[in-house]
Order: sequence, then structure tokens, then C-alpha cells
Amino acid sequence: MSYKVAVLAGDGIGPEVMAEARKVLVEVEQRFGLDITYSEYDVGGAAIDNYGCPLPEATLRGCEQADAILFGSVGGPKWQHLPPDSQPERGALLPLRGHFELFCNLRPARLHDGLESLSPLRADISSQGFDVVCVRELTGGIYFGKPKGRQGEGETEEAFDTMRYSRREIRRIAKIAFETARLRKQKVTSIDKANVLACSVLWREVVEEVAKDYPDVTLEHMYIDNATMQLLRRPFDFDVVLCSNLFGDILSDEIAMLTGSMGLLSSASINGSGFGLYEPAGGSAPDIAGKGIANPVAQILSAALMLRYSLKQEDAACAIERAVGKALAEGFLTGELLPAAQRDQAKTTKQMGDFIANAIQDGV
Ligand SMILES: NC(=O)C1=CN([C@@H]2O[C@H](COP(=O)(O)OP(=O)(O)OC[C@H]3O[C@@H](n4cnc5c(N)ncnc54)[C@H](O)[C@@H]3O)[C@@H](O)[C@H]2O)C=CC1
Ligand SMILES: CC(C)CC(=O)C(=O)O
Ligand SMILES: [Mg+2]
Repeated sequence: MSYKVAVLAGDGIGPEVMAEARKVLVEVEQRFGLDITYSEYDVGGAAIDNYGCPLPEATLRGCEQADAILFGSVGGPKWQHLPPDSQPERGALLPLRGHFELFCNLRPARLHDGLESLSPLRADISSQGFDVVCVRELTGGIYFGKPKGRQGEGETEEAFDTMRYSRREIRRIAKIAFETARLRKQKVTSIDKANVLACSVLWREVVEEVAKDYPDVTLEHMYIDNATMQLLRRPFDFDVVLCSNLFGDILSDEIAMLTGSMGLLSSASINGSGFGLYEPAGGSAPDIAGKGIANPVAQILSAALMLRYSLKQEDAACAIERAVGKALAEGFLTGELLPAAQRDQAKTTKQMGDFIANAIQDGV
């Protein structure tokens, strides 16, 4: 089978971890007889530097012609002085999500074998496991609502964002959460702030309606503030966590850390046609960029999600996941997963990619 993938490595650690994902994909292609053509495009800060805008026309056209987008991360202090809409995040990533209507963001997280003691979970909790999927609405809510901006001056100046959700937007993401739960532990925890926000009241109403079609799935509602706490207190009780755009952004970072590191959480952003953008849940990590120490696992697992959801190559996706599992179970770890006293044993970004690629070559 042949496919076209647009590669947008972006900024900070983006190009470093993307190189490892590409290395792993080469092995996967050979082993499973796939023919993937990659086209690289500038995006984010790199595109601002080279073309003067974060999402050049050529990048967008290249993505339109591809079967999927493999994305690194964008942003960093270098571009923070620019007007908000010209910055990498608001000028490239959000427009890409909007342009392709990538409303469904899946962030699967589980505590890997070998990492139990590294998770900030207490030992008794980690022994019960942690395996959740965050199903996040990605093209609505306060990140996209209009009007947004600033007005006035001096002490009377004010800024405003608009949180807006339609029944249709809530219904389509809720359906995905229930379908996902059906294939797992049949539980959906829907996150909102219905004691305060009008959007959350509608959210709860529509989720209740959708739930009627899934009598086999248990639905619970939880306020976002309580959810941040319950995830720490009893993480093993969660299965599918259904969130709006803002709440999912926040909770998914917490979920990543419950598995040990931001560098482990992959992400699939998919539209109604199965087209998707696949990226690590974390950002460009300017604090470690250029040092060769970033964990490439989130990017590599995002490539696996691309194989699963857009290219429909389940066996290849599973092989990547097994190879990652092998690395972690054998204690082959990047520095952020190790206690400070053991950091001298940390593997580099490249060593991690090599190990995972070799495991696939060896038929893991
Ligand atoms: N999808 C994207 O492109 C995203 C972009 N950003 C942007 O990235 C920049 C930095 O944002 P931050 O808030 O610092 O979040 P961040 O996720 O980049 O970093 C937060 C912390 O996690 C660590 N981390 C993240 N990924 C890691 C990895 N693969 N391996 C090891 N450690 C890792 C970083 O070193 C840092 O200490 C900002 O410009 C932000 O807007 C943030 C989130 C998502
Ligand atoms: C630009 C941000 C909304 C990206 C982010 O933090 C995310 O999608 O998790
Ligand atoms: Mg985020």
C-alpha cells in the first residue's frame, strides 16, 4: 500500500523527536511492505523565520494533498513578542486543526510496565494500573470562540475570549467517547463546570442524550476542579475522559505525568473522514531543546496512531507500540524518567529511537 504523509517537524524538540519517529517508520515500512512518501514542510517558528508566517500556503497545500500529517510541536520564546495571531500556536497549529476540522482529539495514556515506580502515583495506586483515553473536543470552545480580543486603554483596557459550543459539536465528540468506551471498560467520565458555565450545562445535557444510545456504558459527570484531584486520588477508576477543548488541554498534561512524563503522551487529531494530524501532546520544550535528551516516545507513538487511524495499518501500529513497551520495560529510559542520581545512565533521544527501530527490525 502507498501513502503520502506531510511531515511538519516545527520548533524546539520537534525536529529532534521527529527524526526518531521517521527512523522507526522506515523499519515499519520494510517489515510490513508499506510505501510511504514523506514531504517535509515548515511550520510554526521555523516557517516564520523562513517565510515570515507560521503557516505558509505551501505547507497547507502539502497537508491537503497528504493522507495524514505527522506534526512535531511549535512555539517558543523566540516568537512570543509577535502579535498573538502571528505566533506559532495561534497562527499555525490552531488554524490547521480548524482547517481540517480535526474535532476529535484522542490522547491514550497508560502506565507502562517498568515505569510503575517512576509515576508520581503512590505505589499502592500504581499497582492497580492506569489506562485512560482522553477524548478532547478540539475545534470548538474557548480556543476558537469569537469574539476574542482586547479593547479600551489604560486601566480600563480589557481582554475577552468567548466559550461557545453547539449541540452538534458536543454530540459528535460525545459519540466518539461512548464508542471508545465500548471497546474498553465501558465507562465515560464527562468533565465540565456545569455549576458555573452555560457551555457546560449544554455539554452535560447533550452528553446525557447521547448516553441513552449506549446503555452498556456507565456515564459519570465530574467538575473539572474535582477531576484534577480525583485523577491523582483514584486514577485507576477512570477509563474514557471526555473533555471540552480547554479542560482536555489541561487534564491531558496531568494524565501524561501520571504515566511518568510529558514525553510519553501521544495524540491523534482526527476529522469525520479519518484524516488526521498526529503529534505529541506536549510542546516544543525549549528548556531541553538542542540537547539531544528529549523523550521521542510521544512522537513515535503518535506515528503509531497515524498508522492505526489514518493509514489503517493496525499491525504496523501494534509493532511500534510493542517496541516502545519493550524499551520501557527493559529500563531503556531518557533522563526525565530517571531519578537525578541515575541520570548518568539516561539514554539520548537518538539512542531511544535506535532501540525502538532495532526492536521492530528484530520482529518484536
Ligand atoms: N502541540 C504543540 O505544538 C504545543 C506547543 N506548545 C508550545 O511549546 C512551548 C513550550 O511550552 P511549555 O508550556 O513549556 O510545555 P512543554 O510541553 O513544551 O514543556 C513542559 C515540560 O515538559 C517537558 N517535556 C515536554 N516534552 C518532553 C519530551 N518529549 N521529553 C522530555 N521532557 C519533555 C519540558 O522539558 C518541560 O519541562 C510554548 O511555546 C507552547 O505554546 C505547548 C503545547 C503544545
Ligand atoms: C496551542 C495549544 C492549544 C496546544 C496544546 O497545548 C495542546 O493541544 O495540548
Ligand atoms: Mg496542551
